Amino acid sequence: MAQSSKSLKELTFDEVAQWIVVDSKVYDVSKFANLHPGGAGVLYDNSVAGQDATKVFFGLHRQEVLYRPQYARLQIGTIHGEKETIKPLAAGEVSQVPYAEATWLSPGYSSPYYTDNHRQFHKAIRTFFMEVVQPESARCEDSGKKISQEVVDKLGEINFLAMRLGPGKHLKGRKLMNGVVKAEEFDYFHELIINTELARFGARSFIDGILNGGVIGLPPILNFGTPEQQAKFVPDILLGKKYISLAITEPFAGSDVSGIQTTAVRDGDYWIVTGTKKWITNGSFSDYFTTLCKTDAGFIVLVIERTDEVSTTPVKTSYSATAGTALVIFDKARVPVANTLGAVGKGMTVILSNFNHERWMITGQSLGSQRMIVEECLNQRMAFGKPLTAQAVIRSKLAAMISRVEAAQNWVENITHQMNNMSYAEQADKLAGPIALLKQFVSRTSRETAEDATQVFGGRGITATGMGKFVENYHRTSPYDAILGGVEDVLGDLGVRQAIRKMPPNVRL
Ligand code: HEM
Repeated sequence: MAQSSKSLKELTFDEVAQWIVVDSKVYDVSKFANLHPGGAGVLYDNSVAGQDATKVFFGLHRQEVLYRPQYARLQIGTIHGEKETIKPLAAGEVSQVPYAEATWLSPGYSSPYYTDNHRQFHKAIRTFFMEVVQPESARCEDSGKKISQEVVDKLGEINFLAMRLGPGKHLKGRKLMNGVVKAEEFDYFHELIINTELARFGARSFIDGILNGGVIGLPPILNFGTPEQQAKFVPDILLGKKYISLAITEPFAGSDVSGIQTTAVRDGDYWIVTGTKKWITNGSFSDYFTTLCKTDAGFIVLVIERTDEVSTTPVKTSYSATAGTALVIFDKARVPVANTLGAVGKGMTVILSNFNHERWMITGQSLGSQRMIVEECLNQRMAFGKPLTAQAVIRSKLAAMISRVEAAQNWVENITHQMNNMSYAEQADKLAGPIALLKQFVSRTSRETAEDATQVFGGRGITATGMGKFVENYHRTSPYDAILGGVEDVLGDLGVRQAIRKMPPNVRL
């Protein structure tokens, strides 16, 4: 029979091979192929085009790729009789990957520390973070922008910053996490949950950008401020209407706090402050600076408001500018004497009493990051035709990573339990040494795990997008945990010196 005159479309093999299947979902990649970051050719390969490409897809992409709107709309159907099997975690859900969660969150395990309320709180905060904060964290970590006021306002509604300051009077009358936990029941385990959950963003700079300045800059006002000072500064800062940071370190003095050179000279009802502070987290956008200065009569801490005599410039560090790390210059700043925290000459006490909480907070975040990285590494790609975990050398790295994170978890929880059972003064006396040693341990193991994870991920571990993006972020930024709040070696030494000081005189071998 003669062919009909109707002109038939002439197709190339490339055009025919334009559908692929990933986890039972059929995608038409014809219009996308030339835009595909991995190139068009791979999509037309015989093993991919018109085939089930699930295995190869998940070996090369994170699951989230399929949920991005621009790619989700490439889906044109599903395979008859088959169902999607690989699903992202629903908001608030816990991971089923072994060791991806602490034992207290893993089905069938128990813990002496956590109550039902901690579990409810965990679910609520994880849901809130995933729904409200996670998209912002990805945006800010890339762009270096300050976290938006819209999200900060939402954080204010759940009393995020107030909770990050730990249990205490400042929580009274506040509705915490939409009422999931009562102010008087909030304890350090609730706070630990917030800190470890923050780490799941996999965006280290954002974790500091999300009001960390307040976590370390506000306690001196809460613990040493007069009622007038508290009424003036605290409410707006807790709601995120004003920002504060802690200004101690200088180009001249880091962990050696007593070496600072910023001076405050009395002039009637004012202090005239001159000096430079460096590496001030959130400094770029802070309205207030809780600042350690030197006077003739010893150290003092002042709350310095941003005025024309106070300037900030960003410090370009190895993480993104979303943390707002700044150089802060006080050029004869006039600070009302009414802004002095505690007694003149007792500034070091104000600052030192703050360090335990800050260091403990860092251990929680560092611990959460380690765990997230263990999950990334256990859930790994194919290499040499087998899952990477078929290689003994990879399993040995995983064994080390798991042991480190579990050891860190147990030590952090033990210290948190002690904090729950000690007054602030007892914590300062009994826990300064142990917390210093804990921080040294957690940040050191963190960096060992970052190194191992980078080896497991290979080239992807040094690529800021795609499969290895969390490992890359972690490898680049885990040293922050070893530096901020006191460098690792100094803390190790502090822990041992504290132990030696407490050695009873009447014991001998
Ligand atoms: C619906 C289907 C697909 C979509 C939406 C998609 C999307 C993407 C995206 C967004 C990237 C950039 C890296 C990332 O963000 O992860 C990428 C990279 C890549 N894709 Fe695809 N892809 C698809 C299917 C495939 C398939 C079936 C293959 C099979 C070989 C493939 C091979 C690659 C390769 C080799 C890269 C580069 C990976 C790298 O740089 O490490 N893609 N793809």
